[in-house]
Amino acid sequence: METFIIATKNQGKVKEFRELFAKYNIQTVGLEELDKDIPDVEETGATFEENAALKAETISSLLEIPVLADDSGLEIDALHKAPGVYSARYAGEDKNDQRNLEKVLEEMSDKENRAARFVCVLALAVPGQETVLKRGTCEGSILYHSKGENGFGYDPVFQPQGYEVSMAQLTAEEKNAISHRADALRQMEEFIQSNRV
Ligand SMILES: O=c1[nH]c(=O)c2ncn([C@@H]3O[C@H](COP(=O)(O)OP(=O)(O)OP(=O)(O)O)[C@@H](O)[C@H]3O)c2[nH]1
Ligand SMILES: [Mg+2]
Repeated sequence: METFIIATKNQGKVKEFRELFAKYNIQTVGLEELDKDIPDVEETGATFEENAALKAETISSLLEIPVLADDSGLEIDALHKAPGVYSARYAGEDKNDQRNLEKVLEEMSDKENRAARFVCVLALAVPGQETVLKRGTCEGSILYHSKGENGFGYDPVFQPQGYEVSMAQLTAEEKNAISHRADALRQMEEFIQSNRV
């Protein structure tokens, strides 16, 4: 089976990419599964696009092969699109999903407008070629309490539009049918197919 490198150290993303790529018969490997010591890429960009490109291009140059990266996060309208690109570090540099989600619940406790969306920008960096960027979204709203155990990150406090349950109460299959990550990957499909390694 062919293998694609995903420039991520987030095990929640690694699991979802493994599931999403199965239908292409492509195996995906995250950075922590490689037999090499890969340094952390500093996410200094102001946009998802900049950070996704930074991660994909840095790791692609290092390994000299095509690499896909994902920069994603939660945009909440009542918080002027926060936490946005800071989603992983919202409650501090230690990247704690539980504390991040508690901070969102606290900031949102007095807000009437609950509208929010997950955003995922995928960057495909291929040596010698221009990086391809695709943005996927999943619209929804912020709950008042966490619900559910599946998924990762903010899934327990996010209710996708048209559902009465949180993203963390969906099965992996159900999340993968509607997620921001799946949306971005669908748009990236032709570029993935033409760079099979
Ligand atoms: O509930 C969620 N369901 C999702 O489907 C999802 N996708 C992203 N996120 C949040 O946004 C941050 C991304 O930050 P991010 O793109 O910098 O990733 P990261 O730092 O975790 O790993 P890496 O890929 O950079 O190595 C993550 O940590 C999560 O908090 C999600 N939350
Ligand atoms: Mg990150």
